[in-house]
Parts: sequence; C-alpha cells; structure tokens
Amino acid sequence: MFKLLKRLNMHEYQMIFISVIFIALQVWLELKIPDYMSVLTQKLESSGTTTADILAPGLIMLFLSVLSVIASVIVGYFVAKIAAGFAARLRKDSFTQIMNYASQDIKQFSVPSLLTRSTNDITQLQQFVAMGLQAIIKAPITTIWAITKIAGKGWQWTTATGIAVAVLTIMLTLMLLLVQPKFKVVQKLTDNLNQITRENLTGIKVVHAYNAEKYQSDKLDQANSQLTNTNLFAYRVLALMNPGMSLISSTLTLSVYTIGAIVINQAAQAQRLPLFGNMIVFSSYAMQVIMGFLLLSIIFVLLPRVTVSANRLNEILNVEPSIKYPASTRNLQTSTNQKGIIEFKHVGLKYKGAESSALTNLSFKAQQGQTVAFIGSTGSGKSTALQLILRVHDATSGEILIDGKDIQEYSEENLNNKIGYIPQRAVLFSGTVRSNIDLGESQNKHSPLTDTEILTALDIAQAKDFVLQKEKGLDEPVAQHGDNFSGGQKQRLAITRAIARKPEILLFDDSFSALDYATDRKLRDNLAQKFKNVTKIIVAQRISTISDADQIIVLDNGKVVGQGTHEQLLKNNKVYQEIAYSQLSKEELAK
Ligand SMILES: Nc1ncnc2c1ncn2[C@@H]1O[C@H](COP(=O)(O)OP(=O)(O)OP(=O)(O)O)[C@@H](O)[C@H]1O
Repeated sequence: MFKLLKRLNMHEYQMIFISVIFIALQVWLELKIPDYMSVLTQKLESSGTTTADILAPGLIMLFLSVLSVIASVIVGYFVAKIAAGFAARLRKDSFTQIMNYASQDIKQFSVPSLLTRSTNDITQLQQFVAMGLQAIIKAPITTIWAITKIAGKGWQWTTATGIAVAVLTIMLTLMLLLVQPKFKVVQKLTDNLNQITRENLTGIKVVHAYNAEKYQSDKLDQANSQLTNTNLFAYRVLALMNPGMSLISSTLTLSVYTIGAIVINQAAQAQRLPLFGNMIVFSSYAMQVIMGFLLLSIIFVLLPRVTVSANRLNEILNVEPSIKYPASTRNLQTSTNQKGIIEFKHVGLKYKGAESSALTNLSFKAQQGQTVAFIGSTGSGKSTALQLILRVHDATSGEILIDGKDIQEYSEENLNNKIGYIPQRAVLFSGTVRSNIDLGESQNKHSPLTDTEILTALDIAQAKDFVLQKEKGLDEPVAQHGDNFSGGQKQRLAITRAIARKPEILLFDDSFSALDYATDRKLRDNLAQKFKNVTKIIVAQRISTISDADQIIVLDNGKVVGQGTHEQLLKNNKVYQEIAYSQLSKEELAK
C-alpha cells in the first residue's frame, strides 16, 4: 500500500496537507462543543438563569456545529479529488506497464487476472482513499485529543473508557484476522469468475452449437457460489462490527452515568453540581473517543480488501518485462547498405517449463527482397521461428541478425518500424477501416496515412473492392474483433495494415490460409511486383503459396529437415515430397 502511495504527486500531497488542517479544525470544533454543554448544564442547574443566559452558549454551539459541517464538506471535496486522480494514475500506470509486457509476462498472470487487477482492484484502492483517508487522519486526532480532554476528570470514568477501548481493539483485531485471508481468496475467485465469463462470451457460438449452455452455466455456478460464500463469510463477520461498536459505546455511556451517580451520591452537596457537569462533559468526550474508534473501524472494513488489491496491483507494476530493449538505436551502425537482411545463426528456443526445444539449430540468411518460407506439420515450430524476429520470445541459443546487427541491439520502436507482421489470426480493433489500417501511424509519424496510401495498400492486398463496396468506404465501422467482416476480409485488412507502412521486412504467419487460391495467387503476385525490395518470411501450409520462395525451410518437431528451393526439395526431400503430394497431383507439381 505504501509503495503505491508513493505514486501520489506533489499536488495531491498538498491537498492531503490542506485536508489534515481542515480535519484538525473540524475535530477542534467538535471537541469545543462539550465545553459549552458543561456551561449550559451548570447554568440550568443554577437558580436565576434566564433564557438569554442559555441562548448565548447555545448559539455558539450551533455556530461551531455549522463551521464543523463546512470543514467536513471541504475535506470531502479534496479527498474525492485525491482519490479520483490517484485511481486514474494507477489505471494509466498499469496499462502502460502491461503494454510493455512480453507474452510470457502476460501468461504469468493470465488476461482475466490482469483485467480484474487493473479495474476492480484499482476501484478498491480508490474507495479506500476516498473513505479511508479521512478516517486515517481523523481517527487518531479525535481519539488523542478527546483523551487529553478527559484525563484527570475522574479515574473511575477514565478506567471505564480504557476498558471499552481495550475491548474495541480486541474486537477489531479479531475481525481483521478472520477477514483478511478471506479477501485474498475473494480477489482470486473474482479472477476465476472473470475468466469463465470471458471464455463463455468469446466462445458463445461454440457453446450454442454444442448445446453446452448447461455445462457452461454449471461452471459459472460453481465459481459464483464459491465467491458468494467467501464474500458472505467476510461480510457476516464485518456485519458484527456495527452492533459490537453500539454495544460497547452504550455500555460505556451507561457505565459513565452509573459511576457518576455513585460518585455524586457520595460527594458533599457543594461538589455535586460541578461533578454533574463533569459527568456530562466526560460522557461527550468518551463518545468522541469511541467515535475515533468508529472511524478506525471504517479503515478496518476497507483495509483487508485494499491490502490484497494493493499487493495485486504492485505485482503487476513491479514486473520487469522479460524482453528488454535498449532505449535508443540512433547510433547503431549496420554493416550493410541493404535493408531487411535477416540472418539466423544456429538459433534454438526452449519455452519456459517445456520439456523439449520448440526449435533447434535453425540457420538461414534472407537477403533484401528475398522470400524465405517455412513449412511443416502443426506444432513443428514455424510460428515460433517467425515470432523470434519480432522478439515475442528471445532465442535461448544462437543469434538473430537484422542488417548484420543482433536484434537485441535495436530499440523496440526501430525494430518494429522495420517489420510488418501479419499474425495467424487477424486482429482488428473497434473503430473504422481507416483507423485499423492507420493504427497509430498518426501518432508515430505525426501524420496519418493518406487516403492514397491506404487505397494503394488495399489494392495490393486485394481488399479495395470489398472496402469500397461498403456504404462508408474507408470510414466503414469495424466492430470489436472485426466481427462484421469475414475471416478472409479480416486477413486482407491485416495484410493492408502491414504493407501500408512500407516496412523493410514482411512476416506472414499463415496469413494466406483464409484466402481462396485465386486471391492468394493475385496477392502474392502483387507483393512480388510492388514489394520487390522487401524481405518476406512466410509461414504456410499450402505448397502453392510458397513454391516460388527463394528458400524453403522444412521443419519437423522443431528441427530443420530440409532447406532449399521448391524444385530441390521436391527432388530430394521426403518430408517435403509427402506434403507436396498430399496437396497437389504430380501433374500440377510438374508445371
Ligand atoms: N507460448 C508458448 N509456450 C509454450 N509452448 C509453446 C508456446 N507457443 C508454442 N509452443 C509449443 O511450441 C511448439 C511449436 O509451436 P508453433 O506455434 O511454433 O508451431 P507451428 O508450426 O506454427 O504450428 P501451427 O502450424 O499449428 O501453427 C508446439 O509444440 C507448441 O505447443
């Protein structure tokens, strides 16, 4: 929690300071009121008191109360501002931090957990600051100030107050001990519920198609009832707090009056009136002490949950992204004038926790403008090889060079500016066709892609026709995940996005699989003509997609089992021959 509070800025600290002053003023005003009550009591008990005598202290009490209300409104305003600003900063910080995560860092937490942490957990913290900050400041000031006021006013009363405070402390500590572990579980169960809901919503079509509604809702019921039961236990314990506090404060009041009755009874006649006044004042101050503890109880209600949330948030804020980039590559000297040369030297990768390597001893060199293709059975390591160029993972052995320099020497921005990547499953964001193709170019290059650039790219990617047929053309809305476009259309838009940036390297991760053969052919012809100088790395399942590549690498179980051109491999590589003959007839292959 304290670690997070360091994220408060100077302006917020100033507002906290102002709040402390106003809270102290408020407490002073509240503690001043019993003094006038004592005056009033004594006047009422004395003979010859007129209405005017009572009116003056009465009006002062009213005035003090009004001032106290004003002070509390001011404090409320500042505290709400601090809480909202603090929560907004935490949201931004966690978003920025997560943006820097490598995919294995995201996996470490899971997406649903990251979502709960950066929304629900931050809301807990915001509530704590909004409600708890006042209580944290006010409770000790009220308690200590009220205790100094009652000190020396009668040891019997002080002892009774001391016992009440001790009982309260024990009660609050016990509750905290019972509830704290439960809230840890609650946040984990919230992650779980979030995961099931998310999975269900993303896979809703499959759930319907397989009549799996009951299966899914049973899963949800289980997670839901676990969460409900844990929450119920925690809140039932906390529900005891209010009646407990009332019982203690009422017993204290009763004790103060009982003790007072005995003491006054035993005192001499002349002492009785001042003792009575003392008792009234004492009981007011004793209530203030209890009020201080009541405020503390607010913290006790919020604290167990908020410490769990703070720890969970700290965990995501403190993760060092596992892929590190140098800050700048401005002075990076490449050994060649050519652009887009990729070289793998004995590259291997073993995923964390995996038993065997996903990729072993992969070596190849792609010159500027060349096409290198990967083919192989599923799980053979094709996507892994491609993702190594993007630094989704870092190779565990060997090295990868781009234009003669180790990729780890490039800054993230420079590396990504060189590459246009089209993933296996096209990713579209809600917005418009234009915003999906531009995707941040406006911010990166300080000028958005022009319509001509976008239309040219759409044309090359065989996407122009269907986009222009849409009612709003480039401004046609794109739903979340691009759900209002077909698989092949999404794929072509993703290709457009990559090529519109005119990168030096294009990485296609099975990006042609959603296209029909004719479109696939036209698109590749366009790329060959218009992106002659761009190096292309293609992962594909279809032989026809890669047959004109300069170099084809055949992977099997992470190992290179063939490397050469289509003709060479067809002549002497068994694995390649098997793939080729399973897709095309001998006549087609002979063409
Ligand atoms: N993030 C990951 N963590 C652990 N293992 C992984 C991860 N990604 C892939 N693998 C494993 O590495 C191996 C290679 O996977 P990869 O995705 O590179 O295969 P692929 O040839 O592209 O397969 P496909 O054609 O089905 O896409 C597989 O056995 C896979 O289970």
